Amino acid sequence: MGLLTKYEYAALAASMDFPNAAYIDGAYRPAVSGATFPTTNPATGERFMDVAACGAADVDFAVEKAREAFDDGRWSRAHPSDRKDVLIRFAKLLTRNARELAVMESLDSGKPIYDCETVDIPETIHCIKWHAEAVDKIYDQVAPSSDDHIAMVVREPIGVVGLVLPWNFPLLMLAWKIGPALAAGCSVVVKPAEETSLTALRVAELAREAGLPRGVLNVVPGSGADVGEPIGRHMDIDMVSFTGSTVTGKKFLTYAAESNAKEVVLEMGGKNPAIVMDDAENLDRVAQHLVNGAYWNMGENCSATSRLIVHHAVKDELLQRIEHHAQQWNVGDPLDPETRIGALVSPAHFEKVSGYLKKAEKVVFGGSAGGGFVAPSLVELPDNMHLLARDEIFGPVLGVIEIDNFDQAIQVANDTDYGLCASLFTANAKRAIRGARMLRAGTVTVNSYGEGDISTPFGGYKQSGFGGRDNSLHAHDQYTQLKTIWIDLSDDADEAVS
Ligand SMILES: NC(=O)C1=CN([C@@H]2O[C@H](COP(=O)(O)OP(=O)(O)OC[C@H]3O[C@@H](n4cnc5c(N)ncnc54)[C@H](O)[C@@H]3O)[C@@H](O)[C@H]2O)C=CC1
Ligand code: BAL
Repeated sequence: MGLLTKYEYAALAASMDFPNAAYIDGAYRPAVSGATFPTTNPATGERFMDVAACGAADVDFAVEKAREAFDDGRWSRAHPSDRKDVLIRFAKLLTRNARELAVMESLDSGKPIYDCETVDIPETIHCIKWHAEAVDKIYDQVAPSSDDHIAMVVREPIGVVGLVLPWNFPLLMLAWKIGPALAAGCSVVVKPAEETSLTALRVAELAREAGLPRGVLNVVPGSGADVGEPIGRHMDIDMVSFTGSTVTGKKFLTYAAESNAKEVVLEMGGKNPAIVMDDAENLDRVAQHLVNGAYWNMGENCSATSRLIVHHAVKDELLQRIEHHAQQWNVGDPLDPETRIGALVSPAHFEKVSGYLKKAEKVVFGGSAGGGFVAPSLVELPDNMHLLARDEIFGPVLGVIEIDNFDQAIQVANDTDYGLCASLFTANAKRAIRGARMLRAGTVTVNSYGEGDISTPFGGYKQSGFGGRDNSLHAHDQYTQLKTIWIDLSDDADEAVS
């Protein structure tokens, strides 16, 4: 499907209906309190929708319905092939509605329509399909035992799951979580970020249309305090999977400890290094990887490259090439398909990112472009202790730290509270392999930037992650639990039975 012109996208946006209520037990419903909150287009500041501001009573209702669905087995005990069929139909409906979802996502989040059309929505669909296709090919195990026993190790869906989502990839993060959770047979209560509720609400309706039984996928919009915390503290939620900041993620450990010791999986922040050694080949290609790593999705990406750790011998040439490529990334109207850098998600986030840029001593290029937009920016840092080398900025800001040798590069790269992703550019195979082993990060890329794909686990070391991984079959571990079943097969047992 080709892209439209910016005028066609604008016309489509103007003609669209947006969901504005919670989706619980197969129907849209206003908040129990009747309250709403405004949702605005971050590129224009225009308020285009008021969405249900849910609270603890709505969470209770959603959990009650999710529990009912889980316990009566309408989904949790459906044959895996039947779950697969429904989820494949769901993926087809997402495909049929891809353009509408792309426009909604772009309007709500400030993301470039180009990214929504070519990455966010296609990857969302692929993710749902991948987990659907996997689920009827996963076998349980029989443990080694004597002839007198059989010991089976079986996977069961964990139960009612709370999914608390960020605003940077509203639909894709939803898919990363509901893909494996629904495939496994769980019932879910989703809390989208308050900045970006729309696509999750629409997708819940599409899942129902695909045949997902009511009560299995519920979406409860609202604030972190009013909806996120009640999910974290709910006594009848078995597990929470969260993506967002490290500060908020840690709160879910407290909530779990102070409620029902629910399982908690956290995918949190990053301060991801890219090391470029003096033997790196093709600096122009390296620069393109770095531009992509640092500036894609406006740097609003937990896996964004935010620290460039570069050998002094190649620094000047590399920075020139980065600037050249960064200049190709147009900043502007997210609905213009030529745009590569849209608006930051909210005025508050724009202020945060601009505030960091003001604290940089040497801005090589870029800076705030005003009106919620920040241009691709590169700042030179005196060392790795500088505030801009420590904090997750979550904007299009790449900090540069110069180093003199490989051991120093690895030491600086690992000197962070985070451990999500890291990249290493070198032509020396020994260095590449040693470096990949020494870097303390969940995903390491060599001579490239990326976070892998649906087939590889994604998650962090240290304060970037806790409790499990998204993506790949390992994601199913989050949403299932193991049961051991021992059966006595001995003659004595036969006699006892007969
Ligand atoms: N790892 C990642 O992918 C993300 C990281 N961030 C980082 O976090 C910073 C702040 O962004 P926020 O949107 O405020 O992130 P956040 O971590 O506070 O929000 C993520 C989700 O948690 C919910 N939440 C917030 N406070 C909560 C609470 N007390 N209890 C339960 N749920 C709560 C939010 O409503 C949202 O759905 C960003 O500047 C960025 O550095 C933000 C979004 C995604
Ligand atoms: N990069 C996908 C995960 C995240 O940013 O939260």
